[in-house]
Amino acid sequence: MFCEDVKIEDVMTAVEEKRPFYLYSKSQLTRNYAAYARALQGMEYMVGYAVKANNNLKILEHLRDMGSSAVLVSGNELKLAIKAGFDPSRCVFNGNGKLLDELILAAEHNVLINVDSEFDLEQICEAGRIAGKQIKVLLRINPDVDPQVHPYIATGNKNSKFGIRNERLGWFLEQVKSHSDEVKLVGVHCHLGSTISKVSIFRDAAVLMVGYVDHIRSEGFEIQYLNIGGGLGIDYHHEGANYPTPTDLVNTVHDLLAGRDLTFIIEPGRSLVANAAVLVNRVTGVKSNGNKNFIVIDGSMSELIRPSLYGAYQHIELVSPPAAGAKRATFDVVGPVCESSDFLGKDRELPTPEKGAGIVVHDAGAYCMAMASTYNLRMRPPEYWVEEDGKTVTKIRHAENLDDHLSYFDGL
Ligand SMILES: Cc1ncc(COP(=O)(O)O)c(C=O)c1O
Ligand SMILES: N[C@@H](CCCC[NH3+])C(=O)O
Repeated sequence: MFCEDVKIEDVMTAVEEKRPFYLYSKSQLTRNYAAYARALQGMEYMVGYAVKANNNLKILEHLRDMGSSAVLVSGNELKLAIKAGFDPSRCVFNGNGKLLDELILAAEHNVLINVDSEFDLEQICEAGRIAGKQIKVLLRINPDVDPQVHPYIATGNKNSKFGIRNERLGWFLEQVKSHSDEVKLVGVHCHLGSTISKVSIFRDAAVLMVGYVDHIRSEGFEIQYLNIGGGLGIDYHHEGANYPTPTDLVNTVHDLLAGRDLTFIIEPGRSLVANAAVLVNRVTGVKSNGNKNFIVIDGSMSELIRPSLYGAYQHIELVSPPAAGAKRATFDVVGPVCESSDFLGKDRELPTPEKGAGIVVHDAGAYCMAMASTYNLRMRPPEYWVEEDGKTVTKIRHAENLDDHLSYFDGL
């Protein structure tokens, strides 16, 4: 198995840490961003990369170099985006529980802020007063569209904690009008959920959202932005053809934007970074409990929690061809963590690997390292990428180690 022109087995031999690591293709990140830029060509647009998907500083800098802006959900993400060189006035701050100090920081940097609730608007006004700024805000509307995804990652239907309800819109418009020193309404936003595999779902939402734009404009507001959120899924099952692309997404809403003089904001996370990485692990051993077969690897739910958390499928493969005569069997691929939920894959048909064999979890660029923990004192893994020459492997994040943990107790 190769990452660009580099044999993954060779990277395993070369890296200093003999433990799981993430390996990215920088070229794949470039291709993913270019797919959005191509799809949006000719339109007024902003691609706001959702930093929560992967907050590696080198990846952020690369996306910024390609023209991306950033979508943020915490004060620390904003600080990191500034460090990575993003223009904060082209960034968007989202969230249902933003804190006053985070809002003041965002106001000071002229970040666009999405209003999520009544109390959120009150606090945004307070931040505007304290910072002495008129904050540009978008209303995050809950359009109640079913994204047809795992309930834990659906965000735009009626059971969701995010966004404002249609019935309250009038109240928000009045409040914005009467607080014009602190806030200026410049747009509307929605985000339906993540791993969406049908672009018709985005169209359903966009139809509602342009309706809101028209209505709010008729109330005398100058609306500049329509922000449709993120959420486009990727082909985790490696089924090939027909998985929707950024072009399919943009094409399905294009006619709704035509003639409306709007800047279109899209907030992709997963579809920019997920397929640009693998988690590389080693086989510790193979066992059977009589009922089930297990491949025990050195990676775990600490490095990659999506299968444990959502029952998510990520494709698993051996890095090198198996030894001659290796029997194929059905395995659960599990880690060493003391939890029965510690699995990377269930019921996978694989050749029986040898101890020490490399085994990768695919599509590990989004919500994998970003959600890694130090549970069982498994310190977070290092990250590498293959440069755009296709050959050079560069470390892009150091491994954590026990000293990092011990440093939290220094001087106590
Ligand atoms: C408001 C908002 N925007 C963008 C994203 C990015 O979503 P995705 O990674 O599915 O593209 C998320 C995460 O779901 C989100 O909550
Ligand atoms: N963490 C989720 C996605 C959540 C998106 C954030 N709103 C995942 O791994 O699929």
